[in-house]
Amino acid sequence: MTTRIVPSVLPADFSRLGEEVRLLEKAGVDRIQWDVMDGRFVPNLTMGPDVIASVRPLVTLPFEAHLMVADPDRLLPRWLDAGCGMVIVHAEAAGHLHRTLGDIRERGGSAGVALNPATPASAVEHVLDLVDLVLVMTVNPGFGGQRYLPSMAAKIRRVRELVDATGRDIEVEVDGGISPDTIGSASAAGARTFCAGSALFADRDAIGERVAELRRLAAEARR
Ligand SMILES: O=C(CO)[C@@H](O)[C@H](O)COP(=O)(O)O
Ligand SMILES: [Co+2]
Repeated sequence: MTTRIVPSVLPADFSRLGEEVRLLEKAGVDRIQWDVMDGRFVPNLTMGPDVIASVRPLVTLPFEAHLMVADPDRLLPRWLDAGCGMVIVHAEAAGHLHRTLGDIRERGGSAGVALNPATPASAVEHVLDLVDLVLVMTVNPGFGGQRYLPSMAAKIRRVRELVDATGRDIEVEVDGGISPDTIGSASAAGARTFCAGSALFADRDAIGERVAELRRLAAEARR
């Protein structure tokens, strides 16, 4: 199982988004996460599919859309058309999670399901056959730069058990407050994909070094 470092673009300079995604690609990240917020599911607003599509030709890195929206079925094809090979929907938002995940796959995408801190691991139990990734939120969604919730370790462990029992290589991703101080705990609990925003953008001149450091710390902490 590969360690993947996936930057969130939230702390990027949106007036120079093209340069920012190129910088991330040069830094050796594995994928880019687009944090899509609609002002309803979370109290914040970010980007739509046209913004993502505008930078898609500039890099070859895979994109994932982390949809923090109240109605993930609306616009679903648009995220795929914008070049997000992976679309992640929140279990709390999808009225018919099973159908939505199947829909993403039928349209040729990879499907992910995200869990808010208050949502139990069991919420993904009956949809695992339809997912390629489970994202455990380690902060309450809506903003970058929040503090990692160490109490999520038990849920990461449970998701890891559920995923391993399928025998499939479903990614277990964590998102929120990931830094050199916290990545070891998430890795020891069973996460292998790490979304990080503020920790990577803290020093724009050293993103590559920070990516390598996170990768090393995650590997060292593996069970
Ligand atoms: O989805 C979210 C927040 O809602 C995340 O992707 C964060 O934006 C990651 O940023 P840091 O917590 O690493 O600053
Ligand atoms: Co996110």
